[in-house]
Amino acid sequence: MGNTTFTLKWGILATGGIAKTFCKDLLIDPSTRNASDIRHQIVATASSSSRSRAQQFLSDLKAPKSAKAYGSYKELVADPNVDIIYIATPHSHHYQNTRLALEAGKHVLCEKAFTVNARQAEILVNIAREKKLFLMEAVWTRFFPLAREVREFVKSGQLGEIKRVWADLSFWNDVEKEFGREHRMVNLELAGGALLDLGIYSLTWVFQILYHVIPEEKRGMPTVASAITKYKATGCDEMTSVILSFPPYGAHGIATTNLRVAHNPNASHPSPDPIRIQGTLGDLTISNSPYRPLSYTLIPAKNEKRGQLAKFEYNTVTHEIPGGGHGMFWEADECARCIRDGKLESEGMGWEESLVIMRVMDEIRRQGNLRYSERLESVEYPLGGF
Ligand SMILES: NC(=O)C1=CN([C@@H]2O[C@H](COP(=O)(O)OP(=O)(O)OC[C@H]3O[C@@H](n4cnc5c(N)ncnc54)[C@H](OP(=O)(O)O)[C@@H]3O)[C@@H](O)[C@H]2O)C=CC1
Ligand SMILES: O=C1OC[C@@H](O)[C@H](O)[C@H]1O
Repeated sequence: MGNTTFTLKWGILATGGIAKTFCKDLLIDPSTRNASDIRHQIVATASSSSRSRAQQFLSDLKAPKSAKAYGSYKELVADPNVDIIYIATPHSHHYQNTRLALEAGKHVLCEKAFTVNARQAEILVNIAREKKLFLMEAVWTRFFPLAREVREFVKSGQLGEIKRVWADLSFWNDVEKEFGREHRMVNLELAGGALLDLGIYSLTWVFQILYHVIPEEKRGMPTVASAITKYKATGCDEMTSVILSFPPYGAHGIATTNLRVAHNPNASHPSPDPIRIQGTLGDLTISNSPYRPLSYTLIPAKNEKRGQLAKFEYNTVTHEIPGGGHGMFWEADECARCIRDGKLESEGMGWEESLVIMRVMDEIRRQGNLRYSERLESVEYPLGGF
């Protein structure tokens, strides 16, 4: 490989809020985060609304003039200059849109939640495997240096045996006023609801600690006990709470999400850290926010009778996000390195783990009697209207 820089050429599928944030990060010079081995280029964007919307999106971003604008997703995935497609549509569309891109021979980074249900995710993974294409669920938080550091600390055993992980991602919303019935956060036809949109982050923290760092031969699907409260106007979940019990030691993960109360209700006053990892030798807590974590605190266990239990000091570690970015470039860098190295999946967010999390979400929805329409739950492809 030598000193060459690998350039990954991106096609952006959809022009909404997160597509814009992600593209801004793609345009930040990787040297600001000490990365010289990879580069990103936005070579095309598509909007299902119109070509002019895609063109406006590129102009607003000050993307290179050479970037193409398309008025349909089909045209985008057919562009031979595109290496990887970033899927930035609502959850309802992920299966159809990702499949469209894979069938066209493109690598894919698909926004969370991966799909509506596990069956859809399994099919996408099988296609990627057969066609030898890279595919990843865009759980960007996992690629923060802070998240890697936390996983390493847990793996080192310094917290002892992890017994429990608490993780909350909840926002105070005036749900009726802000979201009504149509907003993607609550719209059942867009597979809206707290679980798929926010709860995935709570599950991400629980899984990173109680699944990801456990040796493969010892880890497995947790048992699931959960409760869902629905939003009356649409029937989506507005409050979901889950207790998971993980093999091999029965550690508990408590994952919660809510659209009406917040993990930090008042930004001017401190709230308890929303992520708490509890080991037999101490705790590691992660401060706001659960999806864009900037600092963590180590709390060594101490007991009057038994003295200091841990070998580490009380300490708060803070990480800045370099280059004025949002922090989404780290997952993009991961895609570039995997594709450069011929990997079909990332170690940080592998297929099997995405599938287990989707199965857990299926079970939570089953227990809470939350089903999307047959059309959204379907694995039929292609379906019109996507
Ligand atoms: N990683 C993160 O931090 C975040 C991730 N997300 C995830 O990103 C995805 C998109 O969220 P977000 O960008 O906030 O959503 P937006 O509503 O802002 O954008 C979604 C885009 O999808 C396209 N689209 C295609 N069909 C439809 C349809 N029927 N209804 C609505 N939009 C449609 C539209 O683009 P066009 O007209 O150009 O085709 C639209 O602009 C979700 O999966 C969400 O969970 C969201 C926020 C933060
Ligand atoms: O992924 C996300 O993270 C930030 C939230 O505000 C947003 O609703 C969600 O989609």
